[in-house]
Amino acid sequence: MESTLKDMRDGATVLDMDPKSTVGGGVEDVYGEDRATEDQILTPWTVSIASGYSLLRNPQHNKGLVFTERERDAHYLRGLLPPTIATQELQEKKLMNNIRQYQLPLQKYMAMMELQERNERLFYKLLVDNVEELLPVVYTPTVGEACQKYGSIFRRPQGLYISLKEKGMILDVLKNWPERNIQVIVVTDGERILGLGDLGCQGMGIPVGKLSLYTALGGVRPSACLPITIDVGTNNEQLLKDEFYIGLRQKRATGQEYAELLHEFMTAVKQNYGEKVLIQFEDFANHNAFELLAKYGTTHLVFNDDIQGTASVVLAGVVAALKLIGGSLDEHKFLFLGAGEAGTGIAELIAQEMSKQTKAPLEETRKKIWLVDSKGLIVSSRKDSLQHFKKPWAHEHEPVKDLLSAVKAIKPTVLIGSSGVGKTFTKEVVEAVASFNEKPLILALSNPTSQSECTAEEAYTWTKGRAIFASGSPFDPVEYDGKVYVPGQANNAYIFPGLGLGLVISGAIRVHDDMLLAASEALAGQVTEELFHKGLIYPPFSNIRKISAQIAANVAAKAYELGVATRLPRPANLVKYAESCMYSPIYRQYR
Ligand SMILES: NC(=O)C1=CN([C@@H]2O[C@H](COP(=O)(O)OP(=O)(O)OC[C@H]3O[C@@H](n4cnc5c(N)ncnc54)[C@H](OP(=O)(O)O)[C@@H]3O)[C@@H](O)[C@H]2O)C=CC1
Ligand SMILES: CC(=O)C(=O)O
Ligand SMILES: [Mg+2]
Repeated sequence: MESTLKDMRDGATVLDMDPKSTVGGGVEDVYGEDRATEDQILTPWTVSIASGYSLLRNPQHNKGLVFTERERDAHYLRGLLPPTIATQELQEKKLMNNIRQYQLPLQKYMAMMELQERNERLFYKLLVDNVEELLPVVYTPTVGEACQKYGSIFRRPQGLYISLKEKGMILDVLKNWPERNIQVIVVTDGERILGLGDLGCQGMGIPVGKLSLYTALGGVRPSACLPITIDVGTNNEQLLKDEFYIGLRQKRATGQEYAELLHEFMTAVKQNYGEKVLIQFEDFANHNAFELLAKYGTTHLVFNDDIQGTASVVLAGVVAALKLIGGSLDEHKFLFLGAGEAGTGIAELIAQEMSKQTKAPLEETRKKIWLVDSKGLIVSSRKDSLQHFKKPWAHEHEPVKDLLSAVKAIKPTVLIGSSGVGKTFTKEVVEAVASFNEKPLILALSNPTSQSECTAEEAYTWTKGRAIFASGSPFDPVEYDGKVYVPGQANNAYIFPGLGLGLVISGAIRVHDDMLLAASEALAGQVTEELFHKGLIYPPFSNIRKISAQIAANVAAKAYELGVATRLPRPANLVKYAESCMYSPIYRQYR
């Protein structure tokens, strides 16, 4: 009895009772309610079967007009619904018709969020069946605009908000979340939301969006997903002045105050959900991101999507592209614009893969990769003043101030944009790359679309149709000189849902770089001859659940190989097992 009480949600108000006492009211007074005297405070905790009106208002169980006659009788729904009985397919058709009528992407986003809050399975059915059409709505680019305007469009809260006000009680805050069996947390502190900068508390749109992809693309149950925003303030003056801003109105906490809050959070998560809960760090600024990953990588199941997921997806694209541009990985020369989380994360994984393939030391393979930051090319003379994550890339070279000069000096075969600054791949830059490559590989990774280093049309036009191009946010196919070019989408959304699924199904307790390579290899392996023929280096998102199962299987296999998997015995066929674990949005029958 005592231990049950100690486990209760409201630990501070638990009544201290003699465990052997038989006195007390109720059949099993686990919550101590019947023993409480009037001055004792307790949690009004109820567990009930949803029926009638509350069933219709419960997004997890609501089926709207699809409730059958029998279900309407059994669950007190008679009269609460009009007489017709619909199918989920008809509901889907109606909603897609409605969504397509909205002119503005933000209206579509709001319609999707409203659906998620009203009928969760229908939301996921739409997303799974129409992934290519709806990905840009619930994810980049529209989610970026949604975060910028989050305060104005805010209706119902989604996810969990942990601010400096909750310091000292984060464990209690986690217990306020209605679900107990959490498998994946995506957490942001809102400081680097896509390429849009510090959006403070309004960054919540990102964990919410990423986790809806965990379910739709990776098949992790929605109830096992928990979006979290940590609000330590914002340095965004515009938001601080915005009357509709939803976060703390103060400058960002830094240093010890920041570290303590994060540490309390990380400890509380492990205490509450155990060590097999995956914590995905998302859109933190790089001055915290690398440190958090290093600090918690050895004690928690953590993964930084911007550093590691992006690296895995770009490596897959590059490896696949070799079929089109020729040569082996180590025969190429890479130049990045942007040497932050994405840039250095990708660079490191490419160097690791090169080293693996050629047996050359990592220090050697890194020399094939060059990065430009806001101060110019990263070279050895700058080493002392560089942030630690840039130091491995400070090669011997004279200083070079700008990208165009760096392109001319380095002569890269692959140009990668990870700067968060739009329009930086100018005509001169792209033409210069095209002047010494028959088929230049150009990846403009920055999100959302407004921050893309160049557009698909620019890439194809300026290279006279020779570029192999992919971007972080989607672009429509481009017609150039009578031919249609289909750009790819190089986005970590290909990787994190499958990677997460693989970690969850194997019960992994740590993320290892080899798992990122395994995920990358699985993705690259999904590009068919037919796709190569169209100049594509990524498979279509319409196949993503199949792709995620392959990624999950490869990641899980690596987890078993490395001895960090706890789900034993290892399933014989990991692809089949991954598929069998995936959430389906089809309605369930009710008793
Ligand atoms: N497609 C995808 O899947 C992903 C895309 N991204 C996108 O990548 C972008 C960068 O993200 P992230 O790496 O996390 O950000 P960071 O802030 O960590 O890094 C940005 C880097 O770009 C450099 N930079 C900024 N402005 C310029 C400029 N005008 N010229 C040259 N360099 C510049 C910065 O230089 P300095 O260090 O000198 O300040 C820094 O090195 C974002 O737009 C994000 O949306 C991120 C993750 C995944
Ligand atoms: C895609 C992504 O994670 C980003 O742009 O930050
Ligand atoms: Mg991100």
